[in-house]
Amino acid sequence: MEASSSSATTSAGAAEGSTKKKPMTIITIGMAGAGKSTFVQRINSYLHSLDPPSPPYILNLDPAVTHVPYEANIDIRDTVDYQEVMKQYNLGPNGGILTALNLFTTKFDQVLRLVEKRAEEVNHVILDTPGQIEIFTWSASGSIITDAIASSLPTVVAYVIDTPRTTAPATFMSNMLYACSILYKTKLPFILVFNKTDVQPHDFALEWMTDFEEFQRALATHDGTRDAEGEPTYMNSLMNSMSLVLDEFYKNLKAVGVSSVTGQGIKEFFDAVEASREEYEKYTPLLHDLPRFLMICRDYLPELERARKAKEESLRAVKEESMNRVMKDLSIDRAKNPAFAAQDRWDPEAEEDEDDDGDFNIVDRSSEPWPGQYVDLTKAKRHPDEEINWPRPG
Ligand SMILES: Nc1nc2c(ncn2[C@@H]2O[C@H](COP(=O)(O)OP(=O)(O)OP(=O)(O)O)[C@@H](O)[C@H]2O)c(=O)[nH]1
Repeated sequence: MEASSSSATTSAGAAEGSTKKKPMTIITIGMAGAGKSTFVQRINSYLHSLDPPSPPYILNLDPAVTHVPYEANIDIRDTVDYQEVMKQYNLGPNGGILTALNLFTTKFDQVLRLVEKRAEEVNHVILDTPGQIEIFTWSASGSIITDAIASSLPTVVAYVIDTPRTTAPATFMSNMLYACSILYKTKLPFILVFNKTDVQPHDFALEWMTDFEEFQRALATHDGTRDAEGEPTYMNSLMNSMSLVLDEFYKNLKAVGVSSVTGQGIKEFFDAVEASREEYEKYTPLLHDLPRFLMICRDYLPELERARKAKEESLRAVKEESMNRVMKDLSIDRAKNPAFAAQDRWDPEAEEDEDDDGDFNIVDRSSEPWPGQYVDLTKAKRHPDEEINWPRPG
């Protein structure tokens, strides 16, 4: 495991010299209630507080959230009404969120264009993902969004963990296995963000990640890990073996402890983000720094060109496959509700006209006076027409 070090690049991504770095994209993922939205707001306010301020470009991808404590530049709720999707497709809440995300993803090329247009002005692009983690991590839409953004900009996954709820060895292990599966699925630089350290410091987690025997000791002394005869239970043995496997995984990770409420550890988080940029650039020079690379190695031009084409081709194939899965999901939803599907037909001519007019369905709120503005959490109010208290129950 790489502990986040303060010796890492301290800049939060400000432009250096005349050539501006590409903005770093931070995809925040985490279990419901881990504190993703609060964390996004905290890093937003940190970036605003820099001298000079460096406001990020924020995308909210949670269609079901009632209030977010920041002003998103692009908000999925401006494009898709998830409650209407539930009604029209006769779906439950999770199906509604997934279908809303699928619909939004069919327009993600527009989102990407808007993000790329702003790449010269911003140093960070931040994605806040749906509360139900699997809707993003295991859906075709989540893969399309992640692959599309990561093939355009340097990207890091910030996996937000509810530290006070992770102190039991079995819960800790489950959380790490989940993080591990996301790391291997996305293949992107990855930061474990132990959140809520104002309530529970994360030292125990760092200790368990660096000292395998310490984790085994905690496991042995925890309730429920011995049977009536005092022998280790099956679960205990399984977790012992798993922790050996995870040891390798920890070596590829950066871990930081933060409090999204007090702001503690946020600077260390951005140090880890900058280190992730280096990691990303090191592993993807062909795709992301092709012109410079070509100047250095002109002799290898045909070979590099072939590699670039192969990379583009494999990316295109992945996107196509993912898009087919999205369309399949949508056609199942339509089959469930033929009456609505009959009204909801694609009109190629209308689509062409739309493109000709450059009439985007995705709304960029940046034309509004204070995009990405800092909203003081303590002032977050209940919306007048809302029946749920903010923040909504996890
Ligand atoms: N004490 C403390 N509470 C926190 C911290 N971060 C978030 N919370 C609280 O944790 C709860 C959940 O936070 P959210 O930001 O809504 O979490 P989320 O992961 O976006 O939730 P979903 O949208 O349901 O997935 C809220 O009550 C927050 O105030 C923190 O660092 N410290």
